[in-house]
Amino acid sequence: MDKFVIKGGNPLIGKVTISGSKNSALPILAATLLTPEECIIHRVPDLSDIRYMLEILKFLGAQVHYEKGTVRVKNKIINWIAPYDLVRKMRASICILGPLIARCGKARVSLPGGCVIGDRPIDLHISGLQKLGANIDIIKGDVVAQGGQLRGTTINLRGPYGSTVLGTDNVMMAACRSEGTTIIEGAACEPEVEDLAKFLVSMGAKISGIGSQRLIIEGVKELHGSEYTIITDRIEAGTFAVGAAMTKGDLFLEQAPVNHMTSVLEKLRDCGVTIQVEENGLRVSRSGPLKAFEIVTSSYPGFPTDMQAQFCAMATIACGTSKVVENVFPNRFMHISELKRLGANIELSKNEVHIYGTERLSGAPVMASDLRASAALVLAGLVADNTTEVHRVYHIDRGYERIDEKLLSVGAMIKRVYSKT
Ligand SMILES: CC(=O)N[C@H]1[C@@H](OP(=O)(O)OP(=O)(O)OC[C@H]2O[C@@H](n3ccc(=O)[nH]c3=O)[C@H](O)[C@@H]2O)O[C@H](CO)[C@@H](O)[C@@H]1O
Ligand SMILES: C=C(OP(=O)(O)O)C(=O)O
Repeated sequence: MDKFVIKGGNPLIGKVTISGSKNSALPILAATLLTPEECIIHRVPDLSDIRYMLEILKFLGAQVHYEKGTVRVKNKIINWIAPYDLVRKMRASICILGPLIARCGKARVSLPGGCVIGDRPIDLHISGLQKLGANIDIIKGDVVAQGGQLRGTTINLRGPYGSTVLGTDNVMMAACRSEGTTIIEGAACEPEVEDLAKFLVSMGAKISGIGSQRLIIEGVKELHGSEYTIITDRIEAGTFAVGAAMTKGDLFLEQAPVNHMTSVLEKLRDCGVTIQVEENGLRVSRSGPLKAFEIVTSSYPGFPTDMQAQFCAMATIACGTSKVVENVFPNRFMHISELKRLGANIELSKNEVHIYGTERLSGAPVMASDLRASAALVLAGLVADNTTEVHRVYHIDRGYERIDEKLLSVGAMIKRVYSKT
C-alpha cells in the first residue's frame, strides 16, 4: 500500500486548480443509466471512486470512454445486478439503485456495507423508493427491487440527523421516470444534489424547487443523452484553504466554488485567516495568529461533516481551545487518535471533541482510516516537526485528485512511496 512521506515546515504558496466534485460526479454517472443515449460528462476528477463507478457501469453493460476528465458513456443495460465485490469499495454505488429500478423495473444491488465513519443506513432510500411503488427486500445482503410501474407521490426524506444526500439523489432519479408528480419533502439541499438535478433537467427531466427542501418532479416517459460539466469540489477547495491557513501560506484556489463554501470560509475568517474572493477563485493566506474556534456539523448550508477532520487538524495548532461537535456522523473521529500520535492534545467524548492548541506537532508514522481523516493527517504532517509518514493513502486517492502532486507544486515537501505489491 502506498504511503506519503511528508517533511513539515514549508508554507503552501502559489496556485492550485481545484478539480471537479467527486460527490457530484458519482451520482451524475449513475444517472446516465436512465437513458440508452450517449452522455458526455466533463470535469470528472480522476479518482479511484470514479474508476469504481465506471467499472460498475461497464459491468451493467455500458460502453465507457474516460479521457482527460471527460467521460463518454452509453448505457445499454444488459445486467441489473451489482454484486458485493463491485459495490463494497464505495458507498456511493448505492445510487445506481434508483436509476436501475426506473429504467429496468428491477435491480439487485449489494448493500454497500459498513463504514469506518460510523453507521450509514439506507432506510430512507428504501422507504422512498417503496413509496414510488418498488417492492424491495433485503436478500442475502443485497437490496432486491422489483419496480413495475412507478407512480409519483409525496415522500418525506427527513431522518434523525436531517435529510439524506444520496437518498434524495436515488428517489429524485427514480421519480424522473415515474408516472405523475412526485413531491420530495425534506430533500437535501447540498450543491451536489442541485448539480444532479440540473443534469437530470438537461436530460429532459421536469424538476422544480431545485436547491430547496421541496422538490417537485413531473415524471417523463424517457430521458435523453446530454452533455454536462460537473461543479468544482468544495471539499477539496476547503482542504487546501485549511492547508494555507495552517502553514501560514498564501494560496490561490483556482475555480474554488466560493458560493458553496460560505460556512467554511466564515469560520476561517473568524480564525484570523485572510480570504479574498477574486475572479475565478479564492485567495487564502495567513500572517497573524490562528485563533481557536467552535464548529457544529450539519447539513448544507451548515458546516459540512466532510470538512470536520481537516478543521480538527487545524485546531491542534490554534491558540486556545477549540470545540468540534459532529452531528451528521457522530462517530466520525478516527483521525483523533492519529492526531494524538503527532502530539495533539485532544479530549473526545461522545460526538464532541475539545482540542487544546499546542505550539508544535512532531512527526510520526500515522495510519489513514478514511478519506477526510487522511486529509487531516496530511495537513498535520505539513506543519509537524521532522517527518510524518501517512500510511494507507488509498483512502485519500478516493477523493483527492493527485493531492501529492498538487501539494508539491505549492511548496510542500511530500513524496509518495509506492508499495511493492
Ligand atoms: C458520495 C457522497 O455524496 N457522500 C456524501 C453523502 O453521503 P450520504 O448520502 O451517504 O450521507 P447522508 O446524507 O445519507 O447521511 C446523512 C445522515 O442521514 C442518516 N441517514 C442517511 C440515509 C438513510 O437512509 N437514513 C439515515 O438515517 C445518516 O446516518 C447520516 O446521519 O453525504 C454525506 C453528508 O453530507 C457526506 O459526508 C458524504 O461525503
Ligand atoms: C464520506 C465521504 O464519501 P463517501 O460518502 O463516498 O464515503 C466523503 O466524501 O467525505
